[in-house]
Amino acid sequence: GPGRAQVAGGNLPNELQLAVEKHVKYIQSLDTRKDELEYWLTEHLRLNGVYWGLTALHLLGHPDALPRHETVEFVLSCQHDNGGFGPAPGHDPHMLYTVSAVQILVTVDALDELEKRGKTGREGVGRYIAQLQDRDDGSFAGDEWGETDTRFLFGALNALSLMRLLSYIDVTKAVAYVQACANFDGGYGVSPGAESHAGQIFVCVGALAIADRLDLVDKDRLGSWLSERQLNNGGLNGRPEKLEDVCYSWWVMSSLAMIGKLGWIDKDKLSKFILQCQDPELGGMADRPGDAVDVFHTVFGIAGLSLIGYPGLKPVDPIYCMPLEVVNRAVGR
Ligand SMILES: CN(C(=O)[C@H](Cc1cnc[nH]1)NC(=O)OCc1ccccc1)[C@@H](Cc1ccccc1)C(=O)N[C@@H](Cc1ccc(O)cc1)C(=O)NO
Ligand SMILES: [Zn+2]
Repeated sequence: GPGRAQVAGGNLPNELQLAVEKHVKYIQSLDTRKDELEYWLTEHLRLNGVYWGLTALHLLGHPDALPRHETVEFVLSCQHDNGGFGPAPGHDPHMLYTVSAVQILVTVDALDELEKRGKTGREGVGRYIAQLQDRDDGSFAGDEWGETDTRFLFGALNALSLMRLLSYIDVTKAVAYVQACANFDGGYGVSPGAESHAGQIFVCVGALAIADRLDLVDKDRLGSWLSERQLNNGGLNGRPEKLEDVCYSWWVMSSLAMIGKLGWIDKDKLSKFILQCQDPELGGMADRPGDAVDVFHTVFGIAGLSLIGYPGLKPVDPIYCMPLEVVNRAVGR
């Protein structure tokens, strides 16, 4: 009936609708909060924050809500001569921010502006990423200090495949490293022998998906471990005995989507949980109902709703956490 949202398989009272316009205004307001201490405390994440905000706006159907020129200028201001990107001007280059930079530039279709503006172009960025791979075990470091993590391996495959430069690295060795992180419960940990964690599962399954090696995943065993993340309140946690958290909606559901088991969780209960995490007055989403909102949980809540098929949201790619139409164009699907 009128004022009731139609979610996959059920009706919702309209206080549980996605407050699209509020979320758009919340994200647009983020870069104007330079008077708030939090703005400066999160400077070390700034380029990630632009990727999170931009992706959320695209999924909400407002791709032009951030000024394109200023967005591209900021990304370019974070690049070093070696092709890598830091989180903000003056910060050291690192894999994580280089991946966010590529995701942003591909989303706004500005990858070729690097070269045009005398910056290090697509191939140079690819070489920066490729030189972070350990050619012996296939793992990736985050920067020259050498800390390795499957987050960096996934990030490398993510950004290189978006630039069609996967040939710059040893994909076979990277797949072997992911396999070494597989556990008997079907999940993956941060390194060989580490316990399964939904975030690590997302990056390991995502890396296998990009390498077209999902045949290596024990889909039934992993599918049941992931479906057991859903709690009575409908939310998902990242490990057994942990609290529900809206960002785990994404890490768990995108992994289930990649192995074709999205039907193994209750979508209606999850969508109600995600909608309870939004601030209907100010916009934005928190990790769980009642907590302070942030742009990180806003994008992963919206991306989770998109995977569920919440009406009015643009389709999201479960591997890249980017608009599906952007990924299809970039990787040439
Ligand atoms: C650094 N970080 C995290 O550690 C968050 C913290 C958190 C949020 N809710 C509960 N904890 N944890 C997190 O992202 O865990 C998911 C994850 C862990 C390992 C691998 C992949 C995903 C968050 C930022 C944050 C800090 C503090 C509070 C909210 C957000 C973060 O940047 N996560 C990264 C995780 C990541 C990194 C690299 C990748 O290739 C993919 C994902 C991210 O989403 N980048 O786009
Ligand atoms: Zn969270």
